[in-house]
Amino acid sequence: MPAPVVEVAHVTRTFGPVTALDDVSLHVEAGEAVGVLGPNGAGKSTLLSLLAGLRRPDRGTVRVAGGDPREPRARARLGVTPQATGLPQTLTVREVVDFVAGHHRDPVPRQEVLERFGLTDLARRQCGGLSGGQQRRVAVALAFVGRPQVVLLDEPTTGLDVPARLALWEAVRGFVAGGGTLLLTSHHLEEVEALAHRVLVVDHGRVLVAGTVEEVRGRTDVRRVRFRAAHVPGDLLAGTEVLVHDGDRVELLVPDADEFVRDLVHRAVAFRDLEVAAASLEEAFLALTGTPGDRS
Ligand SMILES: Nc1ncnc2c1ncn2[C@@H]1O[C@H](COP(=O)(O)OP(=O)(O)OP(=O)(O)O)[C@@H](O)[C@H]1O
Repeated sequence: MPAPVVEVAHVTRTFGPVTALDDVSLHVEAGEAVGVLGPNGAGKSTLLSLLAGLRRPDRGTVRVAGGDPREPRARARLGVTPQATGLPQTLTVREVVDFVAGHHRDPVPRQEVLERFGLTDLARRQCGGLSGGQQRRVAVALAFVGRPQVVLLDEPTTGLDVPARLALWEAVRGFVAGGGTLLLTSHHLEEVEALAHRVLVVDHGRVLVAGTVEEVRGRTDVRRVRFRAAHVPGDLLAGTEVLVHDGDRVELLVPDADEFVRDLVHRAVAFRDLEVAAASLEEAFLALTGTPGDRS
């Protein structure tokens, strides 16, 4: 079996009293795309910064493309787009692409990069004059200039409109289809579904769920049920996540809304104003973790 291109083994990283990563392990093979999902502060960016060689783990080991990502040989095989990107404001898009290309032995030709990421029309514009979404597209494109073996994208499509997001997904898919290895973080399961084969759900620095996209989709497939009822038998609430139970107002996350509503009817609960809706991913995290998704 080929050696994994990304190897994270029992990694722990703390920042003072905060344990950002707690005994995390992950192997990614060539041509594989893995999405890291989790609420704010879960540890996603910390994981990517260790893989990018920007930080060192307190415990455990990190290897990328056969080496320590803090060493230049492994770093040369890496393309990275961090969450916050500061492009040189006075350089044009083509100048920035050329600047990055100048650091690599065999870069992708400028025109090809610009076309692949839909940046041809922006080539002569100064980065400082681009919209936030346009700057984001440039920043993501730069990760691919050096023909990397591994690309790390931290929330790549934050702030992009739908067409820009779809175009970027297409370009990233092309990289993976060509044998590239991708690790991306996201808050959106649909983005991970669009790009990744496997998913890691992290929270409080720990891996809660790891599996294929379908497996994780199954575990996060909860429904939000809202109704009014003067009394609900306590055992009906077991196995649900109670969001609101205030007077006659009840709001729950349930794994199977059909079954839950059938139970309400069977037990002759006098409910009214029933609403069933798909839960957001943050709510699905809540059902998985028992803690609010967004703690930022
Ligand atoms: N340089 C730092 N100094 C102190 N604490 C840090 C530092 N970097 C990260 N942390 C803390 O580590 C935890 C994990 O942060 P991290 O940025 O990895 O989360 P995240 O999952 O990427 O969140 P988000 O979705 O908001 O980007 C958080 O509690 C954060 O406050």
